[in-house]
Amino acid sequence: MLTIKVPATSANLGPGFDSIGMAVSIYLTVKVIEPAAAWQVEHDLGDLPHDETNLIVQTALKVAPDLTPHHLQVTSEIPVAHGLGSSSSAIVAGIELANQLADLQLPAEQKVLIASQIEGHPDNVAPAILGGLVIGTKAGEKFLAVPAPALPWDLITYIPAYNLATADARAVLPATLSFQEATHASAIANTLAAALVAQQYEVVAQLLEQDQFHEPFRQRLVPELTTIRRLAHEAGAVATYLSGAGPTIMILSGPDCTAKVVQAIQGAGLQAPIQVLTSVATGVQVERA
Ligand SMILES: Nc1ncnc2c1ncn2[C@@H]1O[C@H](COP(=O)(O)OP(=O)(O)O)[C@@H](O)[C@H]1O
Ligand SMILES: N[C@@H](CCOP(=O)(O)O)C(=O)O
Repeated sequence: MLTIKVPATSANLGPGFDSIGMAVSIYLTVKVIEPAAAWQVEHDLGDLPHDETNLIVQTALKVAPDLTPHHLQVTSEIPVAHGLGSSSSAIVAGIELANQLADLQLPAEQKVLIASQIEGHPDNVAPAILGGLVIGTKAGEKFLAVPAPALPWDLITYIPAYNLATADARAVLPATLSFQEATHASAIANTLAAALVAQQYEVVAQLLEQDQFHEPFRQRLVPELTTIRRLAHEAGAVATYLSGAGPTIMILSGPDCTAKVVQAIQGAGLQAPIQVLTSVATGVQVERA
């Protein structure tokens, strides 16, 4: 049986809006059961479609329109519409499904380009395909990606109960920034990227909370962000950022502080689930048993 496994991703890392993301240790898994008369997508993921309108199948048919329908069994640890790249994991799984069923032998770069074109931004799909922490951008008809070393911290993941569709969180962003705002925001992002590659984690820690592109505008959609950022700092965490388009909040912490940070958040009455994740070096995986 063919099994496809795709990691969740945490994108932006603050100033790295639409260009920095990392694969994290929860997964979407697609088991390809057998050929069928029509696409059947078995899952317990709420009101997502169970037929050819499911995003996984939609993506596969975009890549290989003549695929024979199959019965798929989908399980996922990734909360939908929560800022952990669930839509990207579905897109990447769909590309891999087409790649395997139609024997396309797509190179990773091609998968990233296709996925970026579908998702509209590469910061989730690139690490979901390549694994690790990726800094990248579309340049003409190419996708340029630079891998950076994995962050040396625990990923304390605070997952609010409410959904926040990425489209809704993008709708509150300004259409333009002034030249001064844009150059300042870019300088912060550029320096963050350089510090990530150079493993200058003192600089990383200072810049992760200095985003000017999206968090100032999204703050009102995720009211816990400011409070959790303060509590985390008081408990000794390194930095806090809005994971993807939210509402998940990612707190980076040295292992020696993690328990204290979790206690500080829960002790303040913030009762949403918290998972301590790690970054993962491997992206999409295929298993044939
Ligand atoms: N595991 C999945 N299988 C199929 N479609 C999915 C899956 N996860 C997300 N989607 C699609 O993506 C949409 C949510 O995407 P988005 O708003 O970008 O949130 P996020 O990427 O943070 O989960 C869902 O409404 C659904 O259409
Ligand atoms: N750069 C995007 C990232 C969206 O990530 P998701 O996990 O919320 O889909 C944005 O901030 O809109």
